Amino acid sequence: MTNQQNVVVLDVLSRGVRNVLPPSSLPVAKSFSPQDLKVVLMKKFETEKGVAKINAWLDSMRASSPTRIRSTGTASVPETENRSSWIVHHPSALSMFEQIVAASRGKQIVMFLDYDGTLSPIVEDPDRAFMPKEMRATVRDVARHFPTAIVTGRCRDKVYSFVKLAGLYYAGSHGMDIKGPSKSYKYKKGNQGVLFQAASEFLPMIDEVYRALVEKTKSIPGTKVENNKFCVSVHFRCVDEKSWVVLAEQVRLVLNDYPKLKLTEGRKVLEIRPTIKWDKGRALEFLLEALGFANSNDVLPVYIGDDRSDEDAFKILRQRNQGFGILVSKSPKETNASYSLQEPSEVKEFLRRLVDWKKLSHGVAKCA
Ligand SMILES: O=P(O)(O)OC[C@H]1O[C@H](O[C@H]2O[C@H](CO)[C@@H](O)[C@H](O)[C@H]2O)[C@H](O)[C@@H](O)[C@@H]1O
Repeated sequence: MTNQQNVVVLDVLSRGVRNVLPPSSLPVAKSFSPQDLKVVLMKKFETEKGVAKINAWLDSMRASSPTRIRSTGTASVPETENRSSWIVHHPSALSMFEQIVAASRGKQIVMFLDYDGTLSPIVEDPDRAFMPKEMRATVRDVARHFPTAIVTGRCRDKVYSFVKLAGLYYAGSHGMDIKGPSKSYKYKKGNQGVLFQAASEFLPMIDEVYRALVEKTKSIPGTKVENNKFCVSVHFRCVDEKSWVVLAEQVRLVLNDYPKLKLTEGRKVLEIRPTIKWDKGRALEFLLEALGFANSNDVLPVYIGDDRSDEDAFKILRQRNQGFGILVSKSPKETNASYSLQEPSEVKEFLRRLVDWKKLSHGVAKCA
C-alpha cells in the first residue's frame, strides 16, 4: 500500500469506514483494491472487538464478585431494604442451622470449603492470606467428623501451606488439581491419595503466559501476577483505578496469542484458565464420586464460598437438588446459593456448631 493509503487506513480505523469513504467512492479500485478494503474492515472489526472486550472487563472489574445486586439504579431503595429482601431468599445459615442439620438425617454430610474470603479474610497481599489459628482448629475438627475438601482457585501446594491439615481433600487451581488426604478416611476404604489433574497438558502454556504477564504488567504499580499452576491470577486490588484500562489492555494483548485460554474474574483479580469444561462444580462432582456417593441419595454436600467461581459449585448442587450452597457475603449478590453467612467469622461459628451438633448426636446415639 502507498503512504496515502496508509493514512486512509488509519483514518478508517479511527473513524469508521463509512465516514471516510462515501458509497460512491468505494469502487475507486485503482489505488484501493477490494482486498485492501477487506483487510481494513477486518482490522476495524478486530479493534472494535478488542475495545468492546476491554470495556466489558472494566465493567466487571468495577463490580464485586459475584455480581452485586444494584438498588434499581436510584437512591430510592436503601441498601438495608435491599439486604432485607435478599436475605428472605438467602437466609443466614446460622439462623437456619436446625433445618440444615435436619435435612442431613440419614445422610452423610460432605463439606466443601473455599479458601480466600471463606476461611481467611481478604487481605491486600495474597501471599499473606493466613488462616487464623482458631479457624484451623475448627476445620480440623470438621474434617474429623465429615469428609472435607478445600476447593480453591489457588495452587494446591500454596493453599496447603496455609491450611496445613493432612486429613482433607484439596482441589487447587479451580478444581483442576485434586489430591486426597494423606491419612485415610475411616468410612470409605481405598480412596486415599486420589489425584486428578484435568489440565496437565496446559502446564507449559500456563507457565509461558505467567511469564508474559509478569513482563507486560511490570510497569503498572500494584499489579501482582500469581502462578496458580493450572491458572494464573492477575491481581489489581492495589492498582490505581485509572490504570485498570492499561492493565486490561496488556492482559488482552497477551491472551490474544492463546486462544485456548479464557479469562474469568474474581475479587479484584483477573483469572486466566484453560478453556476446558472443568470448574469447582465439576470438582465437587468428582469428589463426591471419589467418596463413593456418585448416584447416591445418602449424601448431603454443603459448599461454602464467597467468590464468583464458587457459583459453579452452587449451580451443580441446585441442579442435583442435593445439599446446600452457602454464600459468604455482607451485601446482596446474584447467587445460586441457598443460604448466606456474612464473613469468615460466621463461617467459623457455623462449622463449630456443626461439629458440636455431630458430637452431641453421636453421644445420644451411643446412649440410646
Ligand atoms: O477460590 P479461592 O480460594 O477464593 O481463591 C480465589 C483467589 O483468591 C486469592 O485472591 C483473593 O484473595 C487475596 C487474599 O485475601 C486478595 O488479595 C485478592 O484480591 C482476592 O482476589 C488468590 O490470591 C487468587 O490466586 C485466587 O484465584
